[in-house]
Amino acid sequence: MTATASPLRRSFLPQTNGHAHAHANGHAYSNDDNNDDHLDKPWIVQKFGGTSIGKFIETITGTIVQSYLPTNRVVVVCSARSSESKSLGTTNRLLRAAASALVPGSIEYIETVQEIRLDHLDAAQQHISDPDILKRVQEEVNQDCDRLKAFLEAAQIIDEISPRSKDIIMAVGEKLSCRIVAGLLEDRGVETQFISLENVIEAVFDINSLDQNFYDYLSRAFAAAVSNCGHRVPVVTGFFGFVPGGLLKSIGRGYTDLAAALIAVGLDAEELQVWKEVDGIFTADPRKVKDARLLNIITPEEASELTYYGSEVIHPFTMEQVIRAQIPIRIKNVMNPSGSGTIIFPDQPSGVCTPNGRNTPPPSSKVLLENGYQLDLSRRHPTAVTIKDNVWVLNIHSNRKSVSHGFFAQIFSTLDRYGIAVDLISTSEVHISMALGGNVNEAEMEKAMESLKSIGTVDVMKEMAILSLVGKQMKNMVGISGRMFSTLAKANINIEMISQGASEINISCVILEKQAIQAMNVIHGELLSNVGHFNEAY
Ligand SMILES: Nc1ncnc2c1ncn2[C@@H]1O[C@H](COP(=O)(O)OP(=O)(O)O)[C@@H](O)[C@H]1O
Ligand SMILES: N[C@@H](CC(=O)OP(=O)(O)O)C(=O)O
Repeated sequence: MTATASPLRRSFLPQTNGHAHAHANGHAYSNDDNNDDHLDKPWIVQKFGGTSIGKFIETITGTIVQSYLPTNRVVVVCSARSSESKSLGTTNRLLRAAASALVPGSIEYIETVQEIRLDHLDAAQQHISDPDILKRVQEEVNQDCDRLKAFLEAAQIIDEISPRSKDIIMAVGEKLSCRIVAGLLEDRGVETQFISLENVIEAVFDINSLDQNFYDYLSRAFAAAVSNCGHRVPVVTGFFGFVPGGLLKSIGRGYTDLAAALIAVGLDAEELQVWKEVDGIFTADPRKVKDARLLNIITPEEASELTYYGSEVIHPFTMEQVIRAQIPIRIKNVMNPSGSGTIIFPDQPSGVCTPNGRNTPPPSSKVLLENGYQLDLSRRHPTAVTIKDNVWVLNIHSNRKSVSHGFFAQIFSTLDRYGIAVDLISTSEVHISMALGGNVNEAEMEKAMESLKSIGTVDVMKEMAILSLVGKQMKNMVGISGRMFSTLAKANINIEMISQGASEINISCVILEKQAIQAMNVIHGELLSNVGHFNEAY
């Protein structure tokens, strides 16, 4: 790509309102063959989630993608379409269809495929006006759905769906979504190229070695698939495969963020944009704290902690990949394209080169400030507060028949055997409390508890939440935990467990889930709503 002379990549500069409305007059930008300069422009990778594609496809194809074409080569990465919510979206429907195909005699999956087909045909009909483009998209949708139906019928006959087969089924969601998005862009005068990453992984990897080499291989393979599009805008499936063990098991839902990140790394893009239905990352979940403020810049470490502890704005594996390559991630809102969003940018060099060998130093805080991004490193304050619901606390008290090191070893090997992940931990020599986050598998948990009873007394508390205060500037900040816990005490919020120290930028505690929103609000009110006032006290 063309390197920029300035310490800031170009699109890192705040965008003006005019940017997103550059084509508000309805004239599409033409990326035609004569426009050779287009190939020298830096890449921007834009990822669109399923609900954004379901609800805001007009804005995405009519405004957002086109507004960047005068200055950038754009890659569009799509998740499967969700016309209402993710739970009712195409990926969930596909997973239901796969399950129903395994029920002997069931025809539910045939109805599900038909629903998916009609949903996409309706979207095409509604938004594409050119009859030839519409016809082509309709044919593509019908073909993909016919193949899916035949595949599920075959699976029902052989009564088996392997991880590989599940991937083939799930991949249809992203393919259909890309067909529609590419069709709409073509309809608006933008030439596109549909790219499926479904079969892009040719090398053989072992499920136990999905390490950085694997990700580096993926970013090279994705970039190779994308970079041959010439002047056309690649519209790429967020689904990629074949990942050993299956994408769902190895990466999990929300995999499109990671696909987009790896494409950005492979292309050495100027920026990765993750388009959502929220303005960016806030000081707290804006649906739960009305005074939450939009953060215009945040470090990757903070973004990772927030993502892991409940504010799942992007897939957890995404950050590490782009940050290693020093590529900024910008979170932007499809409902407010001219907003500047939140930029996730490292405040110190990673020391790691990109697969292409570059290691651009990040901008200094002075340069950031000059460009309107207030990552003021001289002030000490927390950055955001987050809650993770649906947490269980597991307490084990040793029966003293084993010494301490054996006690811990047995506990962790048991949890590992049943695939139970631990979020927070607090220990003494004979007692251990663990917060188990997210979606605890009850059946596996029962088995693990049975097994743990041989080493001590075990009890479990459900309906708990982890409350975390996150901030890079909190490091060595005397009194901050005291202030956090006294604020909770004043609000009569009982603290079940405390954890500080594992990560210097996160202080977490476990509280009752029913008090979580109240707790987040009091902490926000006291420690985050007025940062200036807070700093005076320190
Ligand atoms: N600190 C935070 N900043 C922004 N959003 C947050 C935060 N914590 C939780 N959220 C929630 O994360 C969601 C992410 O945006 P959205 O695009 O709506 O989600 P999804 O990707 O699940 O469709 C928002 O609905 C928002 O309420
Ligand atoms: N469609 C996939 C992949 C994805 O990334 O979705 P989204 O970007 O809409 O969260 C899923 O539902 O998990």
